[in-house]
Amino acid sequence: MEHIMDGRICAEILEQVRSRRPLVHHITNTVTINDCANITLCAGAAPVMAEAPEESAEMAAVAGALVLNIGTLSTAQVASMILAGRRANECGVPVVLDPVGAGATRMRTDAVLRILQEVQVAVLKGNAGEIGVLAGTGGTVRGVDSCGIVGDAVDAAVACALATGTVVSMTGATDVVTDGRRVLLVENGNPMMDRLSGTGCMAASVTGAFAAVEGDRLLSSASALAAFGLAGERAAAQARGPYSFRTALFDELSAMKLADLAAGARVRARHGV
Ligand SMILES: Nc1ncnc2c1ncn2[C@@H]1O[C@H](COP(=O)(O)OP(=O)(O)O)[C@@H](O)[C@H]1O
Ligand SMILES: Cc1ncsc1CCOP(=O)(O)O
Ligand SMILES: [Mg+2]
Repeated sequence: MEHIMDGRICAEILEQVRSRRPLVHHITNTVTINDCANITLCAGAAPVMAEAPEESAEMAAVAGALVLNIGTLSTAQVASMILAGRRANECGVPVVLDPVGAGATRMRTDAVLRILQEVQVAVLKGNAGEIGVLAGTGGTVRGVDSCGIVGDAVDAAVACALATGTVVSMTGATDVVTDGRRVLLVENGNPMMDRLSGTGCMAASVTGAFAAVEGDRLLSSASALAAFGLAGERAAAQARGPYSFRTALFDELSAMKLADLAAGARVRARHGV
């Protein structure tokens, strides 16, 4: 059985982000780091990028959320992520993990499994291939791109949530967000989002901003993807190509009216998992 989730929930969470302006601490990759900072600002939150092991735990302790992204990982960076993640756990700060390229190399897969073992991750946000690999149900990842999963997307996301004890936010044309029991399907977005490097990373940043202000991480994650996806839809309507799309994506999220999000969010809830 399915029903539509009221878009006003998404709008209320965005309103909270804008009024509380949470600090979103990132330890992230060097490719999209600037986009992550700016999309966090456009969502209404405050970004900080701090990965030195000498400061990462201290910064995590005062953040509203911690976003870990292994896109350009190193052994030292993963160690710093674990330091920050553990302190975040002690302080009740939600941790979002973006397992960029998990499955593409053993180092990436091992790093994600180690972080999941040492840190209580609130939201695991990955593309379909990454989540299929981490679920153990099967997925293929080439570089940082999903090449698909084995079997049903909802089944893979649910299996991953149950195996990891996280809320899984699996992106794609339809995003699947699940805590292993409840399942939300987010229909917002546009294929242009796949033509620009960094939209997955930015989705994690927005997910972090929303997790900072809403304790139900299923609702916060789906709402983040709805807002980001709606900005993508509106940006695509005015873009001439990937780079004008990029500019418009930031502008549309920044200018998004709460009433437009309430009306434009397309989130379906599935029961009976
Ligand atoms: N074909 C598509 N149609 C609509 N939205 C999409 C599409 N592909 C990706 N998106 C959106 O783009 C963002 C990044 O998703 P994705 O491309 O799966 O991540 P990644 O960059 O990590 O591979 C998400 O918000 C997702 O909803
Ligand atoms: C291209 C690339 N290589 C390492 S990280 C990165 C960015 C990936 O960004 P996204 O997964 O959000 O498209
Ligand atoms: Mg991408």
